[in-house]
Amino acid sequence: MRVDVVTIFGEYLQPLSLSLIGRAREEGLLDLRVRDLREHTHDRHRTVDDTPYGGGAGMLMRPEPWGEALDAVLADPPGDARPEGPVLLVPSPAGEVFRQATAVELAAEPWLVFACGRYEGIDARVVEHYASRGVRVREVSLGDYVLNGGEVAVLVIVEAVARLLPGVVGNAASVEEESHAAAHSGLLEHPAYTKPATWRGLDVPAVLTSGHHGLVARWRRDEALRRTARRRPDIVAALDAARCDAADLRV
Ligand SMILES: NC(=O)c1ccno1
Repeated sequence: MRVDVVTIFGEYLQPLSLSLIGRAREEGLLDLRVRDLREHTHDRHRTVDDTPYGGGAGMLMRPEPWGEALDAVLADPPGDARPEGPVLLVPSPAGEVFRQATAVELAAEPWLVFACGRYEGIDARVVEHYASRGVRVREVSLGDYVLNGGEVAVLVIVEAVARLLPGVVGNAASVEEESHAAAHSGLLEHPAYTKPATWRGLDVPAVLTSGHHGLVARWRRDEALRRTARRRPDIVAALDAARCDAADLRV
């Protein structure tokens, strides 16, 4: 997978050189390229922002540098790029919420491009322009809160996506057993335990040391349902709704 990130703060992305993602880059599973937006400015101060039309607090990122920067990225596709080009992801608190299902969807793409806004964001015409050119543009949000820019969201999204690529996580099966995995209906993961069997007077649940795989599986499923119902009733409600829809289809 090729990932291009356009930003004015490339150093924010240094954590993507560490651990599993760093190793994936060394092994050629992930080709991450960080590009400096300021290289596409032409004034002495390398200006990337200006005041918003209509007034309002803060500054907006100007469209011209973004147009030059994204044109340069799009003119340099990877060999396995799809005919429709990359998915252009713009982190924004006003975007669609990024979920595990989004990560799974994006992990199937050969090429992702991130546009990292700063200040009060990017002139809206940048998204409008590339969408009108047929680029698959998606504004994505990590959640209902505001960051100072898109770079932190890129760290999260790249890690969530790249870890799903074959060969990145040592034990591929473990990805299937995690919270929000489709294989477990998107439930939260059950509690997990390792040695010692007793720690500060707390015992590992006896079923987990029983050697009875069927009982262990049942306990884990029950605990996942219990934890999900307690912490994320919205996930349970969505599952119930999906089952109702499916039942309606079977009538
Ligand atoms: N909530 C977010 O993902 C976000 C991105 C930029 N600012 O906030």
